[in-house]
Amino acid sequence: MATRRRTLLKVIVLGDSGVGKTSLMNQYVHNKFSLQYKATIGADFVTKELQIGDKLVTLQVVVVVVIWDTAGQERFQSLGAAFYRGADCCALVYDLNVSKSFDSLDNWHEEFLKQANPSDPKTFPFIVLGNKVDIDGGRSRVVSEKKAADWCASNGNIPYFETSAKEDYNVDEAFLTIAKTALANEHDQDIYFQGIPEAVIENEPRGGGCAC
Ligand SMILES: Nc1nc2c(ncn2[C@@H]2O[C@H](COP(=O)(O)OP(=O)(O)OP(=O)(O)O)[C@@H](O)[C@H]2O)c(=O)[nH]1
Ligand SMILES: [Mg+2]
Repeated sequence: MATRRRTLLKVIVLGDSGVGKTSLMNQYVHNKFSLQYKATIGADFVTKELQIGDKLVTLQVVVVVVIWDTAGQERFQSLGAAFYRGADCCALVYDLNVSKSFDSLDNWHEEFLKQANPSDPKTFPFIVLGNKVDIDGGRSRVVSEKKAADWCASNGNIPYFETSAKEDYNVDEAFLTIAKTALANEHDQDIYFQGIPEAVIENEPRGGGCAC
């Protein structure tokens, strides 16, 4: 059986509960959207193959669950720092109709860096997605594009996209930027991808989810 050498890129998707992380992932990979809300338990992950220039890459998108503590504060479930390490890019998602989800970006940003502990936190690539831009044709948005862009600019010029998982708006564009950013940052995956060193993957992509 022929094997093809591919580059494996790991992307962690974070953000408050209900902002649309799983929906964005499903829209991108499966071209599917459901209005039914089913909270992620543990983590969702999928992989998608794409060609970037002369490189065939496998983008592994991992959506990490959050849990609510008694004070209604979101925090990481303790999946263990090893789970985040080796990430090549982190996508922070908020719902641009929910102010609190935008305010949480600081926490997610900080928590990711704490958990993933990248070799250079100042240059680690993030991307921000303001999701659900479709709702009420944008009339119910509470976070302006400028406010979001300012946050991104003051946190190291993070690329920013406004998306709709529902209407498949800007989803491909956002994930392509994620993949390109991850590819540019691809570094120590041999060390951190336990069991999948340098991504020698047979045949077609795998996908799936886990409740780990
Ligand atoms: N109108 C609209 N609804 C969306 C969009 N994206 C997600 N939703 C809805 O928002 C709800 C939550 O979406 P999820 O993708 O499950 O959110 P999540 O961030 O994965 O949530 P957790 O797993 O709890 O962290 C679901 O009812 C989705 O149908 C969008 O772009 N537009
Ligand atoms: Mg989810």
